[in-house]
Amino acid sequence: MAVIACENVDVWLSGRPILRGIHVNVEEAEMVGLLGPNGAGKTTLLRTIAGLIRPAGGTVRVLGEASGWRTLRHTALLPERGQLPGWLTVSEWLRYASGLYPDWDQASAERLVEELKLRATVPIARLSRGEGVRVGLCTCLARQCPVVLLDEPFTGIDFMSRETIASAIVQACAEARRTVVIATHDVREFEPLLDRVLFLREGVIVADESAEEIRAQGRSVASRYREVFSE
Ligand SMILES: Nc1ncnc2c1ncn2[C@@H]1O[C@H](COP(=O)(O)OP(=O)(O)OP(=O)(O)O)[C@@H](O)[C@H]1O
Repeated sequence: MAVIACENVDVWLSGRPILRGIHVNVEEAEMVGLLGPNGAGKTTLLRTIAGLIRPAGGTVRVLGEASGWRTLRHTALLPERGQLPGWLTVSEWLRYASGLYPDWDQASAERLVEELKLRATVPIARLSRGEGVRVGLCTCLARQCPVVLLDEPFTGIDFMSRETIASAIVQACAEARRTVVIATHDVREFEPLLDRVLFLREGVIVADESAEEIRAQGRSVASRYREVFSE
């Protein structure tokens, strides 16, 4: 059984079609990149998989269950624009989150605080944008849920820290055989991590390819991206 199964999914927002005929299965432990230009529908697809948007047509299943509030227990979503309570310090927030999520793993949370170099005593409102993204990432990865959806995890992250963050994602997900979908514009940085790439244009998946096969042809995901979107 696919961990994520989208069948012929259509999504309309404000009377406009945003996703059309999305058909995709993601298997256990796959790390999938969701790539496409601004406005292609990446965030909308992640939110639909997470059960936050109800499709106008087709079905989305997570571990066999129709996505919705019930499947939230299986899914950690790093939103593109997170809204964490700015008046709490990072450690206060993480303590609060530990009570919020039954699948919270305190040992992982503590390891991630170190790895992601979080400043535990600083109020969230005083963090930089990149630091805020790291707190969101820590919150997602400290949960032991089988599905992780990351929307632009490198937003505001400086060049040197990207490697640290990518390795935290791999460490938290690979061993536990979690299924990960990452919407990103940072194709080059994620390229070595990805098993598969979905190219999304104007709400349609225009190519669904194995990253290994792309590499076996002597090409990179970044060069394939240029090919697909210049066609
Ligand atoms: N709530 C909404 N109501 C109406 N239209 C929306 C809404 N949210 C998103 N859209 C539209 O849906 C389209 C896809 O947006 P989405 O944010 O999913 O794209 P994206 O690929 O994630 O873009 P980016 O790379 O810029 O983050 C855009 O045209 C956007 O304007």
